[in-house]
Amino acid sequence: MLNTIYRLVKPRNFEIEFEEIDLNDDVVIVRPSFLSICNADQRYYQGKRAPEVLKKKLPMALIHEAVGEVVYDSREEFDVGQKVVMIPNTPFEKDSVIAENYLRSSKFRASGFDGFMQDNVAMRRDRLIELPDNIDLRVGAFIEIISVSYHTVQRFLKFSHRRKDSIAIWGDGNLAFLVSIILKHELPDVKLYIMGIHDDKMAGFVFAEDTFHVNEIPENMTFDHAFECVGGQGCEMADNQIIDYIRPEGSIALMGVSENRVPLNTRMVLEKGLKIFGSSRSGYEDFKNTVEFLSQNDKAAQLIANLIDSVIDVRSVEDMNRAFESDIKKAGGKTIMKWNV
Ligand SMILES: NC(=O)C1=CN([C@@H]2O[C@H](COP(=O)(O)OP(=O)(O)OC[C@H]3O[C@@H](n4cnc5c(N)ncnc54)[C@H](OP(=O)(O)O)[C@@H]3O)[C@@H](O)[C@H]2O)C=CC1
Ligand SMILES: O=C(CO)[C@H](O)[C@H](O)COP(=O)(O)O
Ligand SMILES: [Zn+2]
Repeated sequence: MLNTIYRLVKPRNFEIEFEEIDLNDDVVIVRPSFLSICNADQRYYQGKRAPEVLKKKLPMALIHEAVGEVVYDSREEFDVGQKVVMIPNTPFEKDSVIAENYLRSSKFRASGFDGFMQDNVAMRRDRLIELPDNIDLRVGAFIEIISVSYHTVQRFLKFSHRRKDSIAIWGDGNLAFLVSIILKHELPDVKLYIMGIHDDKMAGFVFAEDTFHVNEIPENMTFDHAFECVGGQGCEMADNQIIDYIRPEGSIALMGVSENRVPLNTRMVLEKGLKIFGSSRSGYEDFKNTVEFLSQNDKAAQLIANLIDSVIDVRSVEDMNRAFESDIKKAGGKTIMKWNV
């Protein structure tokens, strides 16, 4: 079967390429329906990664957040027409201790190999999860970032000490919002404090105890644990503010991606006995639990749907560029591509 792939060949330039899919392989073919743009895609699209990284990774199809419909299964285990979410992390070994998304041998779509900007995607059957009918496919499109938030909260629950009266979240964007919703679900009595820079975005965190502009955090502010959901240039300020304000022995989840090394006040990390842990991507179990969470928690799913900024009809390469350019200009939220190519 001849497949069409839309690869980024250089910043802001997609090119159409054709590749054969062997239908005799053990493969499930999925036709993407809704795709969602992540900041990681934008770093490739805008050429914000280091030149040597771009040279190594491009040409590559972008997008690691997507849902679709099964069009063919060599073993006929999935029904044709079945709606599925596609898992971008692809492990090649099992480890009884290390999660699949941290194994150095795993590959990740739209980072290590082609992402979902294709007419059809040849998927390994263990990288698909069936979607119940009650999940809005526009929200389904960004299950990946929800599952990353879910994964981090589970790691936090495992690593952190038992006093969890208050948690601060740095960042007022998509990731911060999703982490907050899952934290509130897991710890209904927790007081959540949002530390951001956009008042209009922070107003959307209706379940938070309070929100603060990062330049106006009260001196006596303190909390048990914290999550950093900022990334980029803001990381340094955010991480060091967290270290300043957090109570001793608290846990800090680092989630934002920075292109540069971030200098940290390690003296205070030592003095306070802090536990800093990184969290990146997610695996099969996180996706499965996230699908169940969305399907069983209507209110949370509705709040999450508020993150949808726009749904752009994509029928051509020009539309793909239009979607990425519109995503750059958005005030906040997620840009979804309705895949009609
Ligand atoms: N660990 C993982 O697996 C994942 C990591 N990420 C990463 O997480 C980061 C956040 O992603 P996402 O939420 O989608 O991005 P957003 O752009 O939606 O959110 C980040 C928000 O933080 C604001 N901000 C900037 N500086 C600060 C600061 N010093 N303190 C508090 N808030 C600040 C930004 O404002 P402004 O836009 O004005 O700068 C923006 O509103 C990115 O680096 C992304 O790549 C995303 C998905 C998964
Ligand atoms: O978005 C993400 C996961 O959802 C991560 O930011 C992404 O995996 C980082 O990948 P890369 O190294 O290619 O920037
Ligand atoms: Zn992502």
